[in-house]
Amino acid sequence: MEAALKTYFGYTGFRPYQREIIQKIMEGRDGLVVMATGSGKSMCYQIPPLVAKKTAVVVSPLLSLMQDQVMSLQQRGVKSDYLGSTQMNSSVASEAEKGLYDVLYMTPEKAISLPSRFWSNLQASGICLLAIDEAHCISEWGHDFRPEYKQLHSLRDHLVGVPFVALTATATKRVRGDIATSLNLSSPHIAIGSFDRPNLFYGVKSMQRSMSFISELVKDVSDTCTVGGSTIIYCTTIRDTEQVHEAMIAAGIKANIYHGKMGNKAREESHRSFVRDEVLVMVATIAFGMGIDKPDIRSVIHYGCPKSLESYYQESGRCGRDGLPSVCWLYYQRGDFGKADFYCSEATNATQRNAIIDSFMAAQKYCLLGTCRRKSLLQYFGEECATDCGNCDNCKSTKTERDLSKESFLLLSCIKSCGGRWGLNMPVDVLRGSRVKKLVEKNYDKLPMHARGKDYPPNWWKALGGLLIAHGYLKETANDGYRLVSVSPKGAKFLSDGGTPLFLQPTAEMIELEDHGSSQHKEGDVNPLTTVGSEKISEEEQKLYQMLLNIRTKLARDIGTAPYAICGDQTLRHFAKIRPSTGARLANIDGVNQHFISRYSGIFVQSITQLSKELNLPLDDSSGVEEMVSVSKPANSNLPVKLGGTRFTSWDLWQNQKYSFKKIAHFRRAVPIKEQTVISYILDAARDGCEMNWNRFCEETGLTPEVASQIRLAIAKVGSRDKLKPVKDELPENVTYDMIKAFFTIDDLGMSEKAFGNIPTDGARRAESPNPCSHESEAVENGGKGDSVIVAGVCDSSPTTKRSHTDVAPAPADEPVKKLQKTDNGSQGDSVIIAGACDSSPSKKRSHTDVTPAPADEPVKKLQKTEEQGTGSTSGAVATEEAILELAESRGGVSLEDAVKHFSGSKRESVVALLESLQCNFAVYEKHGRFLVL
Ligand SMILES: Nc1ncnc2c1ncn2[C@@H]1O[C@H](COP(=O)(O)OP(=O)(O)OP(=O)(O)O)[C@@H](O)[C@H]1O
Repeated sequence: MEAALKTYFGYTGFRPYQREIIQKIMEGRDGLVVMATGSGKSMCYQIPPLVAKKTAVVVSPLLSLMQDQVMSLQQRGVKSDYLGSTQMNSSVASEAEKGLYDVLYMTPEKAISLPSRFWSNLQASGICLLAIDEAHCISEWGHDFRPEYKQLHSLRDHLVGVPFVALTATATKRVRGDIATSLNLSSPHIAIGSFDRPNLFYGVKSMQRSMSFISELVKDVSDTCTVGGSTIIYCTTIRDTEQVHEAMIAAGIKANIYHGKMGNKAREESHRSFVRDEVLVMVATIAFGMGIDKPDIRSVIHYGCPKSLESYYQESGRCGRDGLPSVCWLYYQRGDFGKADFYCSEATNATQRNAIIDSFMAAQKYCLLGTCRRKSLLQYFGEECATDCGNCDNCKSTKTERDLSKESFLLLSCIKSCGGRWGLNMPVDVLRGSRVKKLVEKNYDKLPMHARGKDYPPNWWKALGGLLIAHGYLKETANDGYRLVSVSPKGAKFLSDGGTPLFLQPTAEMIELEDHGSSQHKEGDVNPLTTVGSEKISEEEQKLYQMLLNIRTKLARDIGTAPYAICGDQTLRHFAKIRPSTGARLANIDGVNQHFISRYSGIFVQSITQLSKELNLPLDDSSGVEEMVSVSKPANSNLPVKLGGTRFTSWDLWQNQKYSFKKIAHFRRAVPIKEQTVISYILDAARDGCEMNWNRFCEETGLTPEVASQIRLAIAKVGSRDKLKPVKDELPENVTYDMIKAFFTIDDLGMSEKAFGNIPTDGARRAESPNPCSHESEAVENGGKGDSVIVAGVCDSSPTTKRSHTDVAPAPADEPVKKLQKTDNGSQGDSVIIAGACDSSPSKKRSHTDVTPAPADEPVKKLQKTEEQGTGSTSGAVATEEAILELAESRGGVSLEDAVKHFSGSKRESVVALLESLQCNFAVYEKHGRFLVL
């Protein structure tokens, strides 16, 4: 599974839930998957066909969505197409029947109208699953009810024994029940992930629909465009859509329009050019909604209150699907709240009407909220969240007033000097030191306050202007449709008093802009380079990133695809930060897949080399790796997406450099981190499959066999180990949390007996352990004084893959049991235990292009005894690609140093070159300093 993930998608690790869901599908089990937009649901049905080499049929509600997905998959070398009314190629159906596609999309209408012959032929050719995407369309309580979805259960008769998997991002409990019943899901595996999208900023503002407000909107959007970010503006009516669109065009912004009254062709073209970055702004009604698969949308603006919180979540969720910081603003007018009747006209019965009114009221409540918006959104979907998010307008606004007299004085005097004949834009331009033509013509560049306000971005000054209006220091008047701002008598008095202290409560927007420094921030900053994490990329690197974006756009145009289908923004940011000088180095970067390497690596490596030279940036900046990993992680993310840079570094320092916890805590840090944090990082690494010297670890944490046995007893007493505290409370003071955490990890990885010996255990309890992946290990002889080294495989049911508490599905009785086998490496060397990574284990030799999985019912995996004497029994062994592959395979991965040591008959450079060549050919990939076989 991991091999397919890297080969086709370029990713080295699954996101939470993905692995478990895929595993269950492969076992033939029905499924219900409710996970946030952008969390990676598609991957759950795209991987099984690549592993099983059978077709996955995906029912999807929108042709445009299917076309996008097909385009992306084709760019990744996955055979994919769709069946629907706009499919012009008549051979797709017949090819599909023959099982020639990995992933075949179809509309629900098509699915229920295909003849039974089609399905029986496809079943004979091989079909591994039927996925029902956007499954909430099945329910009348969902926000996008589609009657055809209700008929999909009829496919059950044609596809006996084929797992049905329903996927959606938005389903309340009621909707989930409807989906399971309607599709006759049989004992489905239910996975419910968090609805949280930590990289999204949520904000709400009240507005008055007016040309002046639209002008402000235009300015904000144009700022976003200058930094290359895409924006969707959702309007509630076609009239609004047209008005906003016209304003954008009039301001010279390339914007598309999309609504239900446009013809199919015009809509398709509008969608196509937006997806391909030919235009960066889409002004649309919600007809342009569900399933927009563009990962790099930086801003979604709702111009008007949405009809429900479900649709708001879904539409705003189009934003930042690549995990980069992005913003969602909702502008509402109180008048919007009277629109319930308008939405109710869609209802055909009382149930639907009630559902619509309920949903609309929830959306209104969201608009008027004074508390954390994310918390309220999550609560609406049944998810409790203990703390405020810190990443919404309400969380960002502080309740403390501040002395803003200096800034207010500057703005008021500037407005006064400009004669009160302008809105806020002109005086703000003066403060910011602009030299636009109009400003210079008026000689405003000669004013003493010209360029005195550079410390704050334009929108900060505008927000202060709004504040001064609200407090009566400025007054706003309408003149010929223009808003003019002038100093009021109260403001004039303040000026004449010489700016006496003026304490005001800064707005959320001002605080947001201050938090992000003085760069070109704007309302709800949507510039991925200036939002969270931007500090980590230097100015020169930003330039390089921008150049790489342009190269990607050009490439995409040349080959007629969307830029994101070539590779994601995040991947380009990694390129700009690391600046790989060879194809092999580039291949290691997350998001680079085999297709990309074979087609584009040359162009990118060449461009990176040349541009880096021009920008005076060194190549192969390994220090960029750690930083990029943290940059790439969403702010406040609590999802263990994959082992991050700091975790990896901590583990590496501990395991390989033999640093103490204390030394690691201080390593290259002005302010040290806590030792407990270091320990947690190392334990995370162990869970992620990193090699661990448990003997040393237990010694350093003080986790003796006696303590382990005390912990066991405490767990038995508490009856569960879901929480640390109750277990801790049962233990003597000297047993620390670190010891308990270490114990849990060791136990979860099935290493207890190795680490603690045959301590008294209640075997019965262990058999009842909720961990479905039980590891049985045999004693390992630790010959001589060497350390025991255990390489723990990443188990499919690893505890890092958190199960939803609502997942009531039992683990199958025949879950594979992993055995550890004794290995003996002589008297001086280390004992080595290599536990197979459940699926990806190279326990049997496979060709690197063969991504066929181990069968679901794979028997107990045994580990072969490895014989090594001292530091290299194969002294004099000569490195070849095959020999390296064999070595890496037999060890479940090998570091460069180990390979060099092993092949002592070859020069280090030859081993390096061979490894690079293997990487380039995707025979191996590097993860955490180890080369793993694909
Ligand atoms: N394991 C992974 N590692 C890194 N990126 C991933 C992984 N899985 C998915 N992604 C990326 O995350 C993005 C969102 O994935 P995907 O389109 O599957 O989300 P989704 O849950 O189907 O969203 P939606 O409900 O909005 O359709 C894509 O760009 C995808 O390539």
